[in-house]
Amino acid sequence: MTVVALVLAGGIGSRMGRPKQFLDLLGKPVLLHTLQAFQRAPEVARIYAVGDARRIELLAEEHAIDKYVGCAAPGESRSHSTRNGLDLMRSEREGTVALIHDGCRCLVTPELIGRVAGATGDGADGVIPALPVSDTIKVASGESVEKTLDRSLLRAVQTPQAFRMGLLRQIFSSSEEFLASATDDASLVEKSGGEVRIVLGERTNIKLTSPEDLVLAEAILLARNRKGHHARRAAL
Ligand SMILES: Nc1ccn([C@@H]2O[C@H](COP(=O)(O)OP(=O)(O)OP(=O)(O)O)[C@@H](O)[C@H]2O)c(=O)n1
Ligand SMILES: C[C@](O)(CO)[C@H](O)COP(=O)(O)O
Repeated sequence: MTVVALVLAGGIGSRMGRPKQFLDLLGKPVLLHTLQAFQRAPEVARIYAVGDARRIELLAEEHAIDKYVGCAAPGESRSHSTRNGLDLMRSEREGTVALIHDGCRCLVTPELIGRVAGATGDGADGVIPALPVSDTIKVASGESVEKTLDRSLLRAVQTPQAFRMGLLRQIFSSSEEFLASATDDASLVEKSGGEVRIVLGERTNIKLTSPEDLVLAEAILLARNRKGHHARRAAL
């Protein structure tokens, strides 16, 4: 089974107050952290991206991301960017598995990428990482609470999300309106009647959305670096 990655980095970062894909995170652009995780994941054969082609190509070249193939232009919404990415991936076979990932989930690990890729052979139409939610979630109408949802049924969904190229091509040829209705790729598969399976996500696989997330991401990376440092010393 061939597995390829599609990294979406074409957003404008309105909640962050600036585009976030090239912000510095502990000395490296956010997107480089992401690309390096896919470069290190042995399951991934090729990496495609969506975003600023010139800057992403340079990043890949300067940092030996040799799985990098090319970059498509951003679309109006996340789903439109996915569609543009799929157009670029036209030489991939129908049976190839595409891992679609938010470029701004830059703390994704090769282990999580492997877990998602590894679950794709089990017969479902899609595989997504997710976590049980730890807050109580309520449905609100303005400032009034309408109801409280049963938390045991809820999952917070992450990326990468895995699907076969053939299915993605079918679904992403749907109307503009249908594409615009989704905040992730799996929901389009669900709405089309497909079965989507869940594997365990990672608490540290956060999405950089607002400025506070940068502080959290930096703390996670520092903790990882410290752990790596101790492991290297122990191995001596
Ligand atoms: N038209 C878009 C919108 C989003 N994305 C990408 O999809 C991921 C998740 O989107 P989000 O966190 O919403 O990023 P932004 O769209 O940049 O942020 P905002 O919604 O706050 O404007 C990001 O890596 C973003 O770059 C994209 O490629 N094309
Ligand atoms: C795809 C996603 O990261 C899953 O949690 C999320 O839906 C992206 O949402 P956003 O509105 O583009 O931030």
